[in-house]
Amino acid sequence: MVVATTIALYASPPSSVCSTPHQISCDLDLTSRSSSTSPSMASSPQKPIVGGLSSLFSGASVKSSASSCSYSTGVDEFSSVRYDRSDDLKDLSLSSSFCYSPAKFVNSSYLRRDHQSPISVLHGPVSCSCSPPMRMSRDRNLDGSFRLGASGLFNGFVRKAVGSCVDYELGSDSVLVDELTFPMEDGFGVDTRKPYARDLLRRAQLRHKIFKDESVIKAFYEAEKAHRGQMRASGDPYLQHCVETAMLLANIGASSTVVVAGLLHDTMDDSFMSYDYILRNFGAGVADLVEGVSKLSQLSKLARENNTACKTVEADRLHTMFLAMADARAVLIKLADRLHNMKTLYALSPVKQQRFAKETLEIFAPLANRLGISTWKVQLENLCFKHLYPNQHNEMSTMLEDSFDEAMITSAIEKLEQALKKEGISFHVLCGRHKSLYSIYSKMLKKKLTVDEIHDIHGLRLIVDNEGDCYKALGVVHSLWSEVPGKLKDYITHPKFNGYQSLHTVVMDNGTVPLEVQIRTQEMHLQAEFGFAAHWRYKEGDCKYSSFVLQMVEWARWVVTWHCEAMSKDRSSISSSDSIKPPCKFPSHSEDCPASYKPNSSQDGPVYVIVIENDKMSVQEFPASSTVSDLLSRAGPGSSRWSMYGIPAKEELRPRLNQRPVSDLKWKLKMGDVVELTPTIPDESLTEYREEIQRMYDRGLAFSRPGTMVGWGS
Ligand SMILES: Nc1nc2c(ncn2[C@@H]2O[C@H](COP(=O)(O)OP(=O)(O)OP(=O)(O)O)[C@@H](O)[C@H]2O)c(=O)[nH]1
Ligand SMILES: Nc1ncnc2c1ncn2[C@@H]1O[C@H](COP(=O)(O)OP(=O)(O)OP(=O)(O)O)[C@@H](O)[C@H]1O
Repeated sequence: MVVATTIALYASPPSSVCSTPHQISCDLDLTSRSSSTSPSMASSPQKPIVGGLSSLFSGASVKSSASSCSYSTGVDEFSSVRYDRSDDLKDLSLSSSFCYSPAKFVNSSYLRRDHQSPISVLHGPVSCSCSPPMRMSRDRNLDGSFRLGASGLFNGFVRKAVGSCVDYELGSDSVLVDELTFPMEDGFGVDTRKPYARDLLRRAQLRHKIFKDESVIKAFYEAEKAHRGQMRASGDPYLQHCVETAMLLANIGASSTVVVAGLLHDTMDDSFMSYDYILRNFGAGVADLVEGVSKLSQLSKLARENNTACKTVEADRLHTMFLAMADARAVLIKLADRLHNMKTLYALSPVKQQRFAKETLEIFAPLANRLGISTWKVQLENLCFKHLYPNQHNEMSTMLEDSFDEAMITSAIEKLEQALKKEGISFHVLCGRHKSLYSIYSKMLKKKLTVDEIHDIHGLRLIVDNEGDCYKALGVVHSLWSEVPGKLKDYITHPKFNGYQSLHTVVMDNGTVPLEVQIRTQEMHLQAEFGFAAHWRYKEGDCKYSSFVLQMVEWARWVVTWHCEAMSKDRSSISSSDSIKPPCKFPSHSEDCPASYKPNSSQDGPVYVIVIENDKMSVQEFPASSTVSDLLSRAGPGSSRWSMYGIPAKEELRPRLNQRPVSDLKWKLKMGDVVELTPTIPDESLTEYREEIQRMYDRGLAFSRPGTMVGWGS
């Protein structure tokens, strides 16, 4: 039997995006549970939580560790990027984005700065290690750090079928400087007088081999041309944002099509470049993606300006709509774009900072969660937390800075691995994480706990072959560390209502630091990640999702997963005895596949439409096959389209669909359509028009019935 360890490879921490490479981290999480062993689970809030923390903090926090801030910036590969590095460091140390991993250009620490490998798109410890079927080899670097075991459960099961669908090769994406061959003086027409462009490309190529792909280099040059002369609010050349966005995508292993679209993502909105131009030069795949991102950006702007997502129900519809209306990969690009914007938010006015942070917390962090990209979710949440609740953020940072102990996590992994080996218990994945700052904060508020009562700040997850091994491994865990009484939960014998199965225990490391250990089989893990007990649903709480939403999220995760390189890792090591296989061969699902939803092809799913009227935007749900006429007839007395005098005003309004007048009211509504109810009078804003109508009524009624204010009682 092969005993192996896979250490989760995480996406880079905040700072890595710009210059500092990734850090690889082991995402351990010790979940401290409520004392009850009842199956009711906590769920983290989706909405920002406001509240004082002081009362929640009690003196002693978990053991501090000198290594908690062992991240070091070192030479900044992107020194031209100006952003608050110290904040990033803080965020970094306080998030779960440390990964123990491979990395080739590293010093002797397992915390590396310059890891170039893409990270599993399936986030954190969970994702990273979710690759099943394969026997994982535990590899260490010469320096003693852990090497990416390559697989997570899902990873493996997808990899099996991914074949040549993924156009990016893992493991070879870090390249030596002298290998670089980028044609700066070729026919692409880049302005070689711009040394920053040359530097940007070189740095990107140093980090990811994908930036040496012909199509990616071509896209880089096109982006350079398109944004030449444009500057960001930070004073940086605009191109830098495009490259950072593309690098984030490369980090999670996106294919070259996605990276190319990432480089061009702003060209349609902010430059001369048209859809047709992109189509001609890069093909329909890229052009559609860029157009999809552009549409998402417009909707996001609308929602932000109208504060639409502050209502939970509308936020929910927006999440769903975003995933359903565009190719899920466009959402991925939009998320990368937003993550970089959040990292450079300091350059905007305080009002804008707040608006962006609020929208990010309401819309984009949940989207990252739904897509299973935990590393982005964590970074987005922590950045929002810092901007929206600076006092609480500082308080938490100060309190927890010394509490995150990655060294403790690695040594716990080693200890457990050795003990399992000794007992002859094979396993597929052994990984760990520490809980993010925002997740701890949310949990404290939600469950009214002090920081001392959070027992899952450090956590391990072990994935074994079968149920019997789960219990055997639990015995091993309890023989290594002392068990915290009342914290053992057997969700295998007593699954949760949603089907979630796992063994949970909390033990004390060195007698002082609580460590949560979760033990499950591969099948249980897939259920916990992708099934009804999926982590995103658990975190979103008690929402009642229609099967449409669930299938749609499944589909989006599926698409994103398949298009990310993580799955192509170590293809050669795929074992023929893989026990978990993808339901169908990518890219199509079979008829009866549970994940067979395809955006816009569903006949029975609802349609979410943006309706703008009276300067207000709402996200409304309509049954499939509804028409513009259905939308109009939904209005009735009480609707804003009726004047306060009870006179229907809607006849005066003419609907516009996606900025074009609607001539046929039987036109079917589609997911993500924007319907404006605009006045027919040209050259008048809606507000002015309404005021005019109002004045007209006021005058008319006042003349006819002097002294009487209709509609105002009496
Ligand atoms: N995917 C998934 N994970 C779950 C679910 N329920 C629990 N978990 C995981 O298990 C951890 C601990 O769950 P429990 O042992 O039930 O703990 P609790 O009593 O709800 O609360 P805490 O101890 O405060 O976390 C959570 O932090 C999750 O990581 C679920 O339904 N789905
Ligand atoms: N003990 C653990 N070991 C490894 N990974 C874990 C562990 N517990 C949770 N995770 C993973 O860590 C990521 C972040 O989870 P997070 O800490 O925000 O929430 P949670 O611990 O799962 O739930 P809650 O906050 O309700 O306790 C998720 O991908 C989750 O699956």
